[in-house]
Amino acid sequence: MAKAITARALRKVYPGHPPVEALASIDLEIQDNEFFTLLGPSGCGKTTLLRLIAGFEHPTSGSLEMFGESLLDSPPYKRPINTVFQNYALFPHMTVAENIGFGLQMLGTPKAAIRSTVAEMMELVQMTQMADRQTSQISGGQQQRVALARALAPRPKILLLDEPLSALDFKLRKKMQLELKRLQTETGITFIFVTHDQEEALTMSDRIAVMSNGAVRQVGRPREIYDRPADRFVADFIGDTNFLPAKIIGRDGETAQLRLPSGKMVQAHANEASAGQVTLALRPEHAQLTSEAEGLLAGSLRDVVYFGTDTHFHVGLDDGSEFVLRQQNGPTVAHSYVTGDRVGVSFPDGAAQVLRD
Ligand SMILES: Nc1ncnc2c1ncn2[C@@H]1O[C@H](COP(=O)(O)OP(=O)(O)OP(=O)(O)O)[C@@H](O)[C@H]1O
Repeated sequence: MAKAITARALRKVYPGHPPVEALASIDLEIQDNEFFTLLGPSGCGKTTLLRLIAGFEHPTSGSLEMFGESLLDSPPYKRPINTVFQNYALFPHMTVAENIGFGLQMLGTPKAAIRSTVAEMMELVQMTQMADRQTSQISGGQQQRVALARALAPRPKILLLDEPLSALDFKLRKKMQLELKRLQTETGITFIFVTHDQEEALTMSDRIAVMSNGAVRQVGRPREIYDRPADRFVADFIGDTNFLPAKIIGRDGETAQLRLPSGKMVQAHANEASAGQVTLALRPEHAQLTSEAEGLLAGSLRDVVYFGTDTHFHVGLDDGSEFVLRQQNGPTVAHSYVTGDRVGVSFPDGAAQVLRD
């Protein structure tokens, strides 16, 4: 089965003094019917990649295929691809229904077909009640839904979404995240979604490509990206991470035996043939606070910070570094350590990940 999108050695340099290499050399495959997210900090090349797929920009070199056929000679309007922009770009003096039908009208679709598709799309985004309202008279979340319906109406094979939720407030954003995922599942259209918000990426995506400096650092399912970050950049960019020095002294497939600076031994996941001195990544919620004697690491408790849903413990390890643990709060959860206590930090075999660099 051909992939929805296949990019090989895709490179984009914007001319100028000096020129900007926005995409270094990207290899990427996006499956049909996938909710695929491009995640990375500002300026890493996410929008550039979307613009190449949409056809608004031409690559400097490399290949770009959709369902096994090159996209490079096809102008944007001939690609069965639609884009939802951050600012929605709705026509304020047109009604909800007119906005949704606009693309179809431009394509010369017969009136009856437009009417039935518009009705179907309004149903899909739950805007049927507001069909005759002007889009200048509806809320931000409703505008977002209309923009989505308008982009979905011509039934593109791929929908590109460039930070479509960033103008919405926190609550509405959460709601729209779920709605977008539902829309993708219901329509079966491949969604390529751009965001710099890691939580948004983790909650909605089938797979995520983490980008930095024009390169793809890791592609994987949200859980893989979170639990098994490939390198320090990914571990640092997504969630909070503790980094620990360790030495690999044995290996059984993807499981490495490591010695910690304390002399204690632990097993961790290692993707590649890393050897010798390495860095381990460990999530704060994957570690437990213990007595000094029971811990794999030892130190003093520096801070206890209450966050409502959980409590963060900052431990000053004996090697001078800081380790953060996170423990979920509950009506029966209590801890007996106070700032200044000697404590241990422990974590189960398999909880930590050996990083690539
Ligand atoms: N038209 C252009 N001309 C020159 N440089 C550009 C142009 N568009 C983007 N760039 C540069 O290319 C790099 C990648 O930009 P891009 O917009 O793809 O990043 P992004 O990850 O989408 O960032 P953001 O999250 O801020 O939108 C940046 O360094 C940017 O300044």
